[in-house]
Amino acid sequence: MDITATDEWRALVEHHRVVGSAHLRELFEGDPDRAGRMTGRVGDLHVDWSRHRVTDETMRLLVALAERAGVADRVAAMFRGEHVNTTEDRAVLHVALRMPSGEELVVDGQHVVRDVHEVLGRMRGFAEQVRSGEWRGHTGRPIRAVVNIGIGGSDLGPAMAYTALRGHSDRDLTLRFVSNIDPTDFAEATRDLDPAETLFVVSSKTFTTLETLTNAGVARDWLLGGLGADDSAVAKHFAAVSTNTDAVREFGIDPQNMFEFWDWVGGRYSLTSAIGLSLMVAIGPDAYDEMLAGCHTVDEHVRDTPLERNVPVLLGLLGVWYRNFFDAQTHAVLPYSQYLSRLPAYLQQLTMESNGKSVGADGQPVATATGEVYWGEPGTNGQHAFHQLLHQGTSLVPVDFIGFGEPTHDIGEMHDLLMANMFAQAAALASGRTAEEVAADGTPDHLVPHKVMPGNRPSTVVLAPRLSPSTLGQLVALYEHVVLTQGVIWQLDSFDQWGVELGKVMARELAPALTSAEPIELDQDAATTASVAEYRRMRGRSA
Ligand SMILES: O=P(O)(O)OC[C@H]1O[C@H](O)[C@H](O)[C@@H](O)[C@@H]1O
Repeated sequence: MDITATDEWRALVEHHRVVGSAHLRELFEGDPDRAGRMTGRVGDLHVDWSRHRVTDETMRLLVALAERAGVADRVAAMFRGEHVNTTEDRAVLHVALRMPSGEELVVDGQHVVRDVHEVLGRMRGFAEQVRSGEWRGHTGRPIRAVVNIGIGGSDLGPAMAYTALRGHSDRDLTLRFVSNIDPTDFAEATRDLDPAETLFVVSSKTFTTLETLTNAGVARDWLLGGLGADDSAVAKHFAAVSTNTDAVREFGIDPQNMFEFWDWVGGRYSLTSAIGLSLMVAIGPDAYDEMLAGCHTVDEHVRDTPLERNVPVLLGLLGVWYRNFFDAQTHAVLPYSQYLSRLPAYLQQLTMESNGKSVGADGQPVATATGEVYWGEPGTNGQHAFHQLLHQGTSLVPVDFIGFGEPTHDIGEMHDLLMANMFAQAAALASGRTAEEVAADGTPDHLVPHKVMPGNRPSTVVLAPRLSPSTLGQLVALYEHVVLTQGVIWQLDSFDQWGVELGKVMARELAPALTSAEPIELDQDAATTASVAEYRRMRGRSA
């Protein structure tokens, strides 16, 4: 189906002509009740979309588009375990990772929920052993540091969640993350660690990823070298999280220390699979369970709520509204929480690897723009850096503000000041400041145009009572389902990522040309050949 040829799409094009030119000031003046009405609740999250350039009619038309595109059917198909990842012919069941143990879901002959809870039980036992000091390293000392080695979805989720939930973590345990093949990452993460007290968790869905396997090999050498031990020490200092048992065994990690997940969990959707193992060690199994329950709350909401009240669906549709009808290229996520500093990076993979595509699930070129560029930083820091462009730049950037009622650390009035800034930013973006208002302050004429704030810049405000494992899980699931909604509208397979493959293959091909001590003949394009030659000169290798 060409979505742009549907009546629903055409109605939105028409509607955009009218609403697209209205200012948010007018929309609020003409309809002051919108502030209370254009809100929704999902779990503990209070979501306010009143500062969007929409009317009730816009939302009705967007929901009609979602109906036409089949969002509800796709959500249901995903929950049933149908192979909605069509190019890889796989089910997409991250929602099953959060289902309570009593639930029954059999997909492709596998008792999915039963298997999930079997692994969760093993993870719990492992995490408790490490946290209590019962788990001993090769020399008999307890583990004091856990290093997660993984990249992409095998890094960003647990790293983001650990940063977010540090306030809930065991402060006597150090948790570090190594992802990059840049050797500085490993060197910095381990420089002050004692091998006798260090445990590595090698996390990789495929267990073939160059960066992760290289870092894992370096970690093994670091460990054995530091302990002066042979391979027998590996079992007490390495665990693995993967779908690939054979490769884990081949690496030398005891399959007893392997925690499994399945091909129906996409890498960027894998935080709540065994990929969360290092996080569970840090925050403990009970807090981890709370995070899963938080996700499940939102999963149930997306599955059971009619589209017109379905919060993740509505937020996904608002993204479509700006991407396709206002030609917005980017989407800023601005958590007013230092603990959420890694959330934008996490969401970059979730959203951009899922929906950054120009071919539809049917193999045909897409009919619309797709994939918003997600970016962001915590507030208030961003205010003193890039908010200038948000307020006065020529690009329209829809913003998600995320804030909390209660602080994790209550110090004087700091949290109130933080939140005052968040509300002020949302208000300033929406209303702006007219030339008359600026001039009325006594601003000299020549400065008036510089101080005018156009306003009419849309934002969503998400408020949660506090940053807890549960509300973090709710935020994660909220965005997962935003991505799903948009992928259905754009007719994409949001669960594959073929676009990352070519660069990997080329890097493998190029590597020998960089490392070879002998002169080399490069069969590459002129620019690559020149870059490699320059690099080899810097490394003192002959051209
Ligand atoms: O978990 P792994 O198999 O090691 O994969 C790690 C990452 O690498 C790939 O390049 C994919 O683009 C990501 O989706 C994935 O999360």
